[in-house]
Amino acid sequence: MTKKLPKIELHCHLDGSVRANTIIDIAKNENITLPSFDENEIKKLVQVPEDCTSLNEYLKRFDLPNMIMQTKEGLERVAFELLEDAASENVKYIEIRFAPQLHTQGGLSFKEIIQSVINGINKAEKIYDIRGNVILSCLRHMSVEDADLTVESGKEFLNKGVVAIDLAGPEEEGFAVKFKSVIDKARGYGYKVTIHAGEAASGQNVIDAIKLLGAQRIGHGVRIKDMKEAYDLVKNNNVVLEMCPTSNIQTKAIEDFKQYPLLDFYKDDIKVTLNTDNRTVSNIDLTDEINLISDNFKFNNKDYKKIYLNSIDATFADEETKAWLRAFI
Ligand SMILES: O=c1[nH]cnc2c1ncn2[C@@H]1O[C@H](CO)[C@@H](O)[C@H]1O
Ligand SMILES: [Zn+2]
Repeated sequence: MTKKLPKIELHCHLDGSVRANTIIDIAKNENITLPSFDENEIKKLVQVPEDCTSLNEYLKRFDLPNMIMQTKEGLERVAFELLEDAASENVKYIEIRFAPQLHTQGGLSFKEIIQSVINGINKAEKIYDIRGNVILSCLRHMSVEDADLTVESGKEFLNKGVVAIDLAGPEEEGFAVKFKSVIDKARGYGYKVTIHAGEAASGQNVIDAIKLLGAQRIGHGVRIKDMKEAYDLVKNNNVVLEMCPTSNIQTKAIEDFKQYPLLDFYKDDIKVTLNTDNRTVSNIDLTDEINLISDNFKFNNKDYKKIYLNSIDATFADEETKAWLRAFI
């Protein structure tokens, strides 16, 4: 049932959503040495363990997929396959995010990296009934210069595949100020802004992401439940939350799933959306996430429809695509 529902995904990392057998296949083609060439072993290495205690531990799972995302062919293939996987569960629109700076080991430029991912998306759009766009992630634990190069390199692709800028990686308290000038510049160029915040650190980071960086959407944001000022700012400014339940359980952003605040936020008219974060690392798809919420909370078809409509309004897509998405529900 759930699999057939039309879906929208606004928060999905490309490097966290690579098929295990594709990691093996590309490694074989490109003579890359892996710790194992057995699919189950690779899955164990890429998927987060059940006893994961933090976001930082979760983030260690990305090294392996990134080893095979260093050529044009590899990048195009993983982007194509992500749309193929999403289309198979009736995702109609997906915003894919990745950090270009993680893909330069084979000598590719940031522009070549971005173009390759867009090529993969375009190829899938021709075959499947799905559309996609790219969000460029800058890494918070790396330099401002890297972030600047990401913004500058993506500029020529704006509204031709690239729609927004993001900050991802480990979350320190007060990270926003370091990136203010580069995100301001990106906004000036026409990038939309979504920022990971309030996941492994406090609601103050959500306030900073909105006030200092101009974020229209927040990745996760669950910690606003513990900080009234952050909560009110999100609510009163219609800032969209890209919520990712399984990922939040795994990284311990939330201690007890019974307390997962998605439904509370939703009932209080906060603009929530439902996403996977990382399909392979978290070992889930969007169907699983919808089931997780509807199995554990009072959440019916009408609520799902509302979230789908929230997601349309929150996409960084053009008006024509938004109208196309409205016809599915
Ligand atoms: O939930 C998350 N919070 C913060 N950073 C993340 C999360 N998931 C993935 N990444 C980081 O984003 C990079 C680019 O896709 C990944 O390599 C990972 O380091
Ligand atoms: Zn994320």
